Amino acid sequence: MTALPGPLWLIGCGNMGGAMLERWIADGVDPRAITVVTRSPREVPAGVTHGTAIPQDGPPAVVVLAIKPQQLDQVAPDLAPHIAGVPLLISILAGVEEAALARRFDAATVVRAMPNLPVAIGEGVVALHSHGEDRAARDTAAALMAPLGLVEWIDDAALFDAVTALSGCGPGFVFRFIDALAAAGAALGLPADQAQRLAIATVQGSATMAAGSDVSPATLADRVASPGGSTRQGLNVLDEGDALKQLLSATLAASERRNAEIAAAARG
Ligand SMILES: NC(=O)C1=CN([C@@H]2O[C@H](COP(=O)(O)OP(=O)(O)OC[C@H]3O[C@@H](n4cnc5c(N)ncnc54)[C@H](O)[C@@H]3O)[C@@H](O)[C@H]2O)C=CC1
Ligand SMILES: O=C(O)[C@@H]1CCC=N1
Repeated sequence: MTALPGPLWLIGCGNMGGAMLERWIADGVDPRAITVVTRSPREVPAGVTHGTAIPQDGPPAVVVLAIKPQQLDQVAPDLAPHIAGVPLLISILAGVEEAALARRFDAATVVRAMPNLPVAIGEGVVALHSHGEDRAARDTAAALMAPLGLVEWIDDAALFDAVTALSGCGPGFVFRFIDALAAAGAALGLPADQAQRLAIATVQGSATMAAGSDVSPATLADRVASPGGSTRQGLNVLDEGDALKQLLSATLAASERRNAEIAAAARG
């Protein structure tokens, strides 16, 4: 169970902020320590304080910024005076750099965090980056993220947009893949709902197996494909001209580029 170092304000609680909050509460974080601020009212777990105005009793011990990058300059002028001196500011905003945050907020330590949607069930990924050298603040950030899934520090800030593309955006690509796998099964004549169940279970089982295996996913793929069998025929389609690798390289590159554009906009 995660123990908070004091009050935590969650600024923005949509798809991602809501997923993190859901998991924290499930993990036993004291809901009375959390205050959620959103643009319009929304339901929050029992015991969590919620409002649409910035609380007047700041600064809290931790602020988690979970608005969209495009909303930063609407929120910052109102929020900044109320959190001046906050020990730890964690931002999950894609693209927005630590320096851009430090320019808008007076926080002792700024940590960038890049979660992904499966954090809601404790099976997400959270990448962390900070130039801050306060060990206690860094440990607090990591401890707060621990119940959400795999937590990894990224030392090189220049790689944060790439991480965002891979694991932050990644669930979107995987969900799309599952949908396409199901649609392809349905196109072969399977009932659509059954094809979807089979596709989800296939991806779930394969991911669990890959996670527990001592060989690489590439080797596992070869173990499914017996020589002259039907998997090999299918893999030949994915492998022709590195079709799947090329497609995913282009996919991640497009996301990384967009993160860089968002970063440039937030630099001002
Ligand atoms: N959705 C995802 O899978 C991921 C999102 N992120 C990051 O999380 C952040 C939020 O994304 P989503 O949750 O998808 O967006 P969302 O649109 O679902 O949520 C945005 C939240 O910000 C609140 N908000 C907007 N203006 C506000 C204001 N003036 N004052 C207070 N609250 C305000 C909204 O009420 C809402 O609760 C983004 O910066 C995104 O880059 C990061 C990783 C994954
Ligand atoms: O696409 C977005 O805006 C966010 C950033 C990472 C995943 N979703």
